[in-house]
Order: sequence, then structure tokens, then C-alpha cells
Amino acid sequence: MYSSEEMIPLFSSSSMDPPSQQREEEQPPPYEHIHQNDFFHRKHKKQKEEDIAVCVCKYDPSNPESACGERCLNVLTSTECTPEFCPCGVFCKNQRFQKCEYAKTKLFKTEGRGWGLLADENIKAGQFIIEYCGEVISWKEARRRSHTYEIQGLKDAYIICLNAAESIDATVKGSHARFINHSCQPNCETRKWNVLGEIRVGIFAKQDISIGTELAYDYNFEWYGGNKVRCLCGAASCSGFLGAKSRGFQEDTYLWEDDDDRYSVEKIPLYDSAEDEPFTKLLKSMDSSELEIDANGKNDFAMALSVGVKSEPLLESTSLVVQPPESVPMEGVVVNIVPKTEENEDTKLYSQDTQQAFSQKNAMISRIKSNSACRNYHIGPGPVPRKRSQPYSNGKLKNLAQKQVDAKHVAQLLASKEAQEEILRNEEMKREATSQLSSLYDEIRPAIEEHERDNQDSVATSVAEKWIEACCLKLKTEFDMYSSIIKNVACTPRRTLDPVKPSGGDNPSDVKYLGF
Ligand SMILES: C[S@@+](CC[C@H](N)C(=O)[O-])C[C@H]1O[C@@H](n2cnc3c(N)ncnc32)[C@H](O)[C@@H]1O
Repeated sequence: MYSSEEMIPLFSSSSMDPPSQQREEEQPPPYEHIHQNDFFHRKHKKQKEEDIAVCVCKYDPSNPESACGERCLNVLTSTECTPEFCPCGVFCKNQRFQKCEYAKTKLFKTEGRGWGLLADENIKAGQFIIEYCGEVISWKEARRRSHTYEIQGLKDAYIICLNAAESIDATVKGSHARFINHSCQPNCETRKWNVLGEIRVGIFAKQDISIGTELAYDYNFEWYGGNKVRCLCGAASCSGFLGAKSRGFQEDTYLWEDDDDRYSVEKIPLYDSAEDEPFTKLLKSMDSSELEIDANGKNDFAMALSVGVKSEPLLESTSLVVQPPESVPMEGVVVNIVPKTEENEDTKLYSQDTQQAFSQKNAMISRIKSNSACRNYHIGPGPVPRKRSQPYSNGKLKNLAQKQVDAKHVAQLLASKEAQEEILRNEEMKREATSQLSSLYDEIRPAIEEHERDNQDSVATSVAEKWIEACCLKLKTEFDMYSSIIKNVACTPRRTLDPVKPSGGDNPSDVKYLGF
């Protein structure tokens, strides 16, 4: 059964008329409407016969519940019956995902939260409402897309986590479930079902929902850096910001209450002029696992995207990687007034790693993450999939720059002219990259200092990107230089003293045999 809206292909990008101003105002941005997940990076799993769970239900015409109702073994294990195998045959009621047995819903325009979905009929507690359909993508692809969407300036985020390895992206293709907004006091929840060997995500009613009520579930995200985004769910128990219940947010934000108001104060970043030297900054920010360079040599700023899965017995909730509708700049000073909220007793605890990994101490990195704010929600208590290198026990990162090799000197020791030239060429490139980084640092220094004084001020993405690019180039040239030294020292003979050469020429003392 399809809801009436789903039969209207108005919102399918493939069937949209050329957009007019009015249409744009009245309709959500175009996307392709789908009723089944689209597998982007792999094929749909083929269910093996031995993996098919067959229930023991027997259809009794006088009792429709008998055909795979609540007590069906498959229903109890959140598994849909496989059509040709179910003993109840065509009467089986446990194929809701497969048959798109959705509740009637309707799209509507909210105040400040974009589009939303409301119940277009009375819905019973526990009822399956709609499947969250989209493209099933790998974790890596989710990260890549998340970055791309951010660059494209997409305001809303539609990537939800399926498991540690895969996500569902409903940005371009999806069902109406993509329009369901977050609420801190939700009337719906997500549950995972095994359907013909694939895990699928459904939105289910947590309670009876009357016709005309907006549907909402708890996105269950964790904040771990970046701008704080106001939650506009309007619930009495609203936590104020997206991800405000998460540990990362709470550790970053001091809260105190004054009568009816709740104030939040962000951590004030510490400024240490000793850390002002460009390369120190570079090293601090260049924790290798925090900065990735993809095959095209581009920086991956979407690192902050991280997802997890909240597991419940039988029911597993899903997580949404949320892109904020708007960043909420914390006006000049660091005090923000947040609607008074109740402390949520069951605030979830998340891995300490997460907090360290996205520490905002380094302004540059923190701002890059801020610019990736939309990706800065770790959804659910699942593990953070990326390991980060630990700082030394004194809190400082390992300073890789301390061991310097005099490339010119090494080159001199080698017998091969080509080897010498190669090393010198690489050394020159390294020198250029270093001076480029230094002059760039001088150029962007005011912006960095301003940012460090007042964490609310943005360092523009373009500046941050330039900085990262220059850092990467410097690292690359260093790497090239050292690898050419190692290669040539290992593979080419060293110069020997020429016994017939008059001593007045080269100073023999220049030719040292160094043990590398
Ligand atoms: C999955 S989409 C929901 C549909 C979206 N409103 C639309 O118009 O397409 C998630 C996005 O909706 C917005 N959103 C959802 N719930 C919100 C809330 N409680 N407060 C503020 N924005 C919300 C955020 O922009 C979020 O990235």
C-alpha cells in the first residue's frame, strides 16, 4: 500500500518539470523517489536457501493474526518472511517492507526545520510507518559524500548509519522517510529488520499518533566539535541543540541555571604563543589519522563524520548524520542562552577517544571541523571507527621535525651525479614548500589569531584549505626528499678519495664516510 503522496511523482527529480520560483517555494528540492534501497557499491545479497527462516505459523481464516502476527517466530526476531517459503502463503502479514505497507503520511512545510512528514491517518503504537530508503553506500563513500554535500552547501543531511560498514544516503534518492525531522520527545523510532537477507530501516510509531500530527524520531546523534546547532523540535524536554545530550557536547559546554534560564558557556580556547610557530602547528594538526589525502590529492575534511549503531534487543535504532539547518554563531561572547531543559537521565556515554580526537585546542583543526559542522555528529554510541595517534604523556604530540638531515651534505658523499642531483632537486622543492608555508602562515595569521581569541569567529574554509594544502605539500616534499636520500644512500656507491687528485683541490676532509 502506498500513501497518496507517493503515487504523485512530483518530487522525483527525473519527472520534475523545469523548476519555477513558485514551485521551488512549494516543494522540497528535487530528489528521486524510491521504494527500495539502491545498492551503490555492491549488489543486493542473494539469500541462500539454508539461511531462510521459516516460521511455524498456520493460517486460520477466522483469525487473521494467525498468519504471521505478533507471535510469529520471524516477527519476534525482526525478520520478514520469505514469500515462497512462508507456510501462510499469500496471507502472510509479515512482509511489510517488501510490500511497502506504509501508513498514510503527508509532506508539509515546517517553521524553520524545512519539510516534515505528518500522519495522514491515525497510527497505532508499534505500527510500521515507512521504510527509510536510499542508496546503500560504504562508510568511506558516506564520508566522501558528506564532504561533497558540505562543499555544495546542502543544508539538510540525509545519511543514516546502517552498521559500522554501511550507511543509507537518502540525499539524492529516497522515500518520504527522508523528511522526518528530529525530536527530543519523539513519537516514532527507527528499527532494523532483516528482509530477504538485507538489513532495512523502518520508522515505527512509539505511541498512538493521531492524524495531522508531525512524525519525528530521535536522531540520536553525538556532537564532537564544530558549531552548535539549535534544535527546533519544540519539545518541552528539548535539549536545546542538536547532539546536546551527547558527552562531547556536555564536556565542551558548561551549563548553569538561573531561575528559568539555562546558560551554556563554551570552553574558552587557550592561546599559547609558544605554539605559534607554523611547523609546530602543522605537527599538531597533522595527526596522520586526522588528515587524509585522497587519490586526487584532496584533503578529506569530512573526517568528523562518524556513525554508530544503537542496539536494542531485537530492535536496533539507527543514527542520522545530521547536517545542521543553520549554524548558531555564539555572538561575540561565549555565553548562550539555551531553553531550560531537563537533564536526561539516560544520557549515553561515548568513547573517550571521540572527545580527544576532536579536541578543539588547535584552532585550525577545530575550525576545519567547524566548517564540517554538519558532519560533526557521531550518531549513537557505536565505536568511533578511526584510531587516532595518542599524544605523548605530557600532552604534546611527537615532534617529527627534530631530526634534520643535511641533504646537501649527504649528496656530496655519493658517487653518482644523478643521485646527487635527485637529492638536491628534492631538497630544493622541500625548501620552496617550507617557505611557501611560512609566507602563507604570515598571510593568514590575523585570521588564526582572531579565531584563537574568540572561538566563535570562523576561519574561512578557503583559508583553512590553503593552509592544509601547504602543509601537505611540505610534508610531501619532505617525504620525497628523505626517500630519495634513503634510496640513493642504499643503492649508489659513495664517493671515495681520489688518490691521484692533488690535495690543493677538494678538501679530503669534506669526504666523510658517514654511517647511515
Ligand atoms: C533528514 S532531514 C529531515 C527533512 C528536512 N527537514 C527537509 O526539509 O528535507 C534532516 C535535516 O532536517 C533539519 N532538522 C531536522 N530536525 C530538526 C530539528 N529538530 N531542529 C532543527 N533542524 C532539524 C536539519 O537541517 C537536518 O539536517
